[in-house]
Amino acid sequence: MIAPPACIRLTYPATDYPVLEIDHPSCRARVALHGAHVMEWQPAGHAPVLYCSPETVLREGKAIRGGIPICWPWFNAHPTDPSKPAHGIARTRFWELTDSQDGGESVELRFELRSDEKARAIWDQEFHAIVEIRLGAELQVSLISHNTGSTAFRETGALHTYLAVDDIANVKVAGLEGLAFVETAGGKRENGMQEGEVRIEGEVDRIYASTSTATLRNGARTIRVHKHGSASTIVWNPGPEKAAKLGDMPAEDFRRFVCVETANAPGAEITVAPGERHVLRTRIALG
Ligand SMILES: O=P(O)(O)OC[C@H]1O[C@@H](O)[C@H](O)[C@@H](O)[C@@H]1O
Repeated sequence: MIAPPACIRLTYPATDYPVLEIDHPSCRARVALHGAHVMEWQPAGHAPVLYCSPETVLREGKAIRGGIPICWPWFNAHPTDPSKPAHGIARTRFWELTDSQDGGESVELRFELRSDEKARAIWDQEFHAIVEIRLGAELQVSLISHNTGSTAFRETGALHTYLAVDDIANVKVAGLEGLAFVETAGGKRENGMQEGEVRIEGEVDRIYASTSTATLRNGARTIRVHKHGSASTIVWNPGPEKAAKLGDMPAEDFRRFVCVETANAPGAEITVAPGERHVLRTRIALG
């Protein structure tokens, strides 16, 4: 790879743990090679848009708490084997940075991960995964999963976006009205129908059947979560009790974010035939 542009600085906030710091006229951001993970993104003239826990653990194999974890090739628990890691393998591996560009209006990064012995031990499929990130006045993250094997695979997944808010009590999520959801908070499974905008009161862990944009309103701020290749939107907040048990986040910080995830949850599995690919994309925009 050619040397990164001047707006990108390679830092090591923990031993053997590289994080790109981006300082560009359009935005400031931090992106970890671990998980191809956008940790922070702050468009010029605005407060940070993503929440990232000040107590997150930066260590290979441990997912970053905040930003945009890439959950793939499965969302949440493995469909048949609960001993496998929650949310798949993508968020707990180091990815290779294969391109970085200053495109003038934005900064573009490309990361790649290919099936290897370590991945096959958990998911026995041949793949080439690419994450393309565009950071500017808007933030776009695309996960492209190629099937390089000779049999079809099935995947679920999520771009598990932690949106920063001033207080969860002041938050409404629009764009999900009239849609069916499954509430899975606390291990239950209850079907529901969304009436009006979503408000977060206690633990919320809902899978909505949705292919359209969700809009977060927080006081004067509006954040739009656009999506592509996604039939599910997850709205997650751990609430006070679960937050206190997470261990990598201050207990009170459940008030500081809501996750609005561009996803394909169980029930909306994607089949990727040999030689084919699936693109899961989110675009986060203010206003
Ligand atoms: O703690 P983790 O593994 O990052 O997962 C956080 C949450 O991620 C959400 O996407 C799930 O719907 C929740 O059930 C889960 O608790």
